Amino acid sequence: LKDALIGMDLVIIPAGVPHKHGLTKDDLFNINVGIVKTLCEAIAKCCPKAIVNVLSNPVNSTVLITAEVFKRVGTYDPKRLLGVTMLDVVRANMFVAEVLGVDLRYVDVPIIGGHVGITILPLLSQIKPPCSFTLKRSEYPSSTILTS
Ligand SMILES: NC(=O)C1=CN([C@@H]2O[C@H](COP(=O)(O)OP(=O)(O)OC[C@H]3O[C@@H](n4cnc5c(N)ncnc54)[C@H](O)[C@@H]3O)[C@@H](O)[C@H]2O)C=CC1
Ligand SMILES: O=C([O-])CC(=O)C(=O)O
Repeated sequence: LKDALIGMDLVIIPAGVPHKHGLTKDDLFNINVGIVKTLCEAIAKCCPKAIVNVLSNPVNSTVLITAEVFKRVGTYDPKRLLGVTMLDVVRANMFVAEVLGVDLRYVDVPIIGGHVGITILPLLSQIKPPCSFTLKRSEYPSSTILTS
């Protein structure tokens, strides 16, 4: 690990277990947080100035934990830490484009919250282009965004 990190300007962390392994949300969280924490402790020692890009899920939590690891050792720089959160947005854009029957490229669905089940909050009222759903029509994008 040390050899892989020394001298690096950018570290991308995709290590971890994905959702599909029949694990509970807690399992996913505990395993991935442990992996990311170990990697970040090594980054803090070997390449403390590197930009760190975290993919491991749930990314909204793993990025915060990474920040805490760096704060503890005094290398935290918010400008050098980021996570990839576009996945839920890309999926939501696709589902909504399907329901509206419009070109995916012109749809933007803001998502806030987390990355697991009901913690994912698609802001259907803020969609671009502006649109309105009946309750029934909103069921498909909402439930599909949460479970996909
Ligand atoms: N933020 C995003 O947009 C995305 C995030 N992910 C997340 O990325 C993670 C990996 O997903 P996949 O690539 O589909 O899984 P995968 O099982 O195909 O790959 C995981 C990799 O992590 C490695 N790994 C496991 N434990 C490790 C450790 N302790 N130290 C170093 N490497 C280790 C494995 O050897 C494997 O190469 C998951 O948490 C998944 O949810 C996946 C896709 C998109
Ligand atoms: O876990 C994975 O394979 C990637 C991911 O985050 C998702 O599909 O929601």
